Amino acid sequence: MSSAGRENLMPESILRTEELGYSVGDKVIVDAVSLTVAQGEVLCVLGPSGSGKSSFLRLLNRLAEPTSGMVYLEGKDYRELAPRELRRRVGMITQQAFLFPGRVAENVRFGPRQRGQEITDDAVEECLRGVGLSGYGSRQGSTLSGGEAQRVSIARALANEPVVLLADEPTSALDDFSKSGIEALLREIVKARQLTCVMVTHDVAQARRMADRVALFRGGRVVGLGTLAEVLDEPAS
Ligand SMILES: Nc1ncnc2c1ncn2[C@@H]1O[C@H](COP(=O)(O)OP(=O)(O)OP(=O)(O)O)[C@@H](O)[C@H]1O
Repeated sequence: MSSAGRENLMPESILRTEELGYSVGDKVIVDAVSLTVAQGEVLCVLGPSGSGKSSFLRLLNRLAEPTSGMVYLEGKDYRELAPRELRRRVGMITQQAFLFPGRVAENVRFGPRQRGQEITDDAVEECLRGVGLSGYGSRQGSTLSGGEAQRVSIARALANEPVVLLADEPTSALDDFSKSGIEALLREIVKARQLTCVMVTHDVAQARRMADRVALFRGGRVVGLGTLAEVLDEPAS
């Protein structure tokens, strides 16, 4: 097959970084990272504490500003987008859900409302059903368990109809039961909606359950990229 023909069979690359770097003073925190993430793919960013995983993730929606290199979203320099529009397209969930005070439905409505769109009660309920929280719209956010709150934060991100979902250790504050529920939900959502997901974890077992591919970070650099087995140099089973 010609290389052009082969390229046509490749899933579309939605997110691409080119020599992406982040330094503070003399300290290089993210060092010339080049990688692509395809539509429908879960890429786990794995590595020891302090290896630059979260900093890398924060560069992908400009929560931190790159000091070198480029990020392309759907083929375009992401700086061409206003930060608010960028963060709509590149949703993020974090370790702690950080719900806004008030009802669950208000949390789900937040993103669209910022753009002047009021979503209907039915649309809110559909978002909540998608994360396993049917009927939760009128609950106060403060009364939810950690796992439920994390589901609301996922629904809140999805209400913005993102193309990329960033997740920074989204289960590290949860017990094992909630953790496996959130892992399954995230994978299901990414596959069903054909999102592009970059998820930071320091947990190899979680990467094994979640990742299509893994980027192994050390000292701010990618030192391995591929399936987990390839990156860990495991024998083929
Ligand atoms: N704004 C900053 N100024 C100075 N140093 C920073 C800054 N942000 C991050 N660092 C340092 O850069 C390194 C990488 O931090 P980062 O949080 O990205 O690592 P991580 O791999 O996500 O770690 P963990 O798994 O512990 O969350 C750390 O040594 C951190 O202290």
